[in-house]
Amino acid sequence: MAVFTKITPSEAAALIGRWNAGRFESLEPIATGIENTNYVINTDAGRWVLTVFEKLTDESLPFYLSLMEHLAQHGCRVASPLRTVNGDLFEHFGSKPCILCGYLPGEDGRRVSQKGCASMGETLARMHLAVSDFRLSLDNPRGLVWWIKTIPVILPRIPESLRPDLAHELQAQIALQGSPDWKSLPAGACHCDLFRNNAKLADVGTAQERVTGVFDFFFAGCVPFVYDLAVTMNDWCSDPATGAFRPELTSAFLSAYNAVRPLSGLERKMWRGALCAAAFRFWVSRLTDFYMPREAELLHPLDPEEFHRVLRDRQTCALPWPEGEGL
Ligand SMILES: Nc1ncnc2c1ncn2[C@@H]1O[C@H](COP(=O)(O)OP(=O)(O)OP(=O)(O)O)[C@@H](O)[C@H]1O
Ligand SMILES: N[C@@H](CCO)C(=O)O
Repeated sequence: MAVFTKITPSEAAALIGRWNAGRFESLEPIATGIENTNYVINTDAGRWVLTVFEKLTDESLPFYLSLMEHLAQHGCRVASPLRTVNGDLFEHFGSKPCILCGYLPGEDGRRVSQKGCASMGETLARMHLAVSDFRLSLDNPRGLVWWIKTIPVILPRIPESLRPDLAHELQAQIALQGSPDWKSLPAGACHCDLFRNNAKLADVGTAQERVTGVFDFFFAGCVPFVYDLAVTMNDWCSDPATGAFRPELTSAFLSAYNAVRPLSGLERKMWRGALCAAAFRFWVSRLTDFYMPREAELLHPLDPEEFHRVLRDRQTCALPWPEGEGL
């Protein structure tokens, strides 16, 4: 249960008046989620999601919220904050910032299929194309700089058997991400955490299965597009038991992505490095949350070993094109 901020119906009715979102009817807390408080709000104009930010501040929000709005304005299927009656991207409940987004219909993407992966691949490619004229910038909050700072802190706390793999991949990533090839990759503002539980899908299990929208942009940052693609595919297309890719899912995802935004030769050449970087990011963050938990994560520790398995697979797995092909 993750409703950190309690809002009564009369408080919600007053708050909703800050947007042109219709007359308040009811609110329902959303139990999932560990970072923020979310409520479904029903009004006579429709269904909305109110998010109250528990940690993010007024200063940090404009990048994420402007990115969501920009993507929506460019026709991407994303949750987007409704502007307030004053034209602002966010409001406050007490001292905490909050936003109101349209409610995305459908179910979360826990059940994966070729159709769902193809729809996510197409959606992601459109998002990558749409940010070519997005001007705000933010470094990846869970990238190389964060690994270099965090790994020495967690190293003494994790099982000894994991330390060599962690140290080895950190060195490999320092070399990779310092290389001219990595620095030349096409890059832009990306979601960076587009797991299945951050997307809604409609008509699941039918020929019409499709992504209705993606949300939770609060780990977004500016990264190579191929890294964001790797983050997304490592979750959507893997067998969680082994960490290996499921070939029917990867080929559906990649074909749909390539049909909208064909990967360049350099991106293909860097694909294994991007897959390892993406796996490493979640292995390190889950190790950190597991062995140095903050209060909220104590309730929902995510299994770090899942991404250790994904990383080991990606270091040697077959690629969809000859190794090193590119340029
Ligand atoms: N625009 C939306 N439309 C429909 N449902 C939404 C929307 N935004 C969020 N939700 C629902 O709220 C839940 C929690 O949202 P979200 O993942 O953003 O929370 P969070 O606290 O940031 O969680 P976490 O950090 O654990 O991913 C989602 O699982 C989803 O079911
Ligand atoms: N998607 C992340 C959690 C939220 O960033 C993970 O599965 O580790």
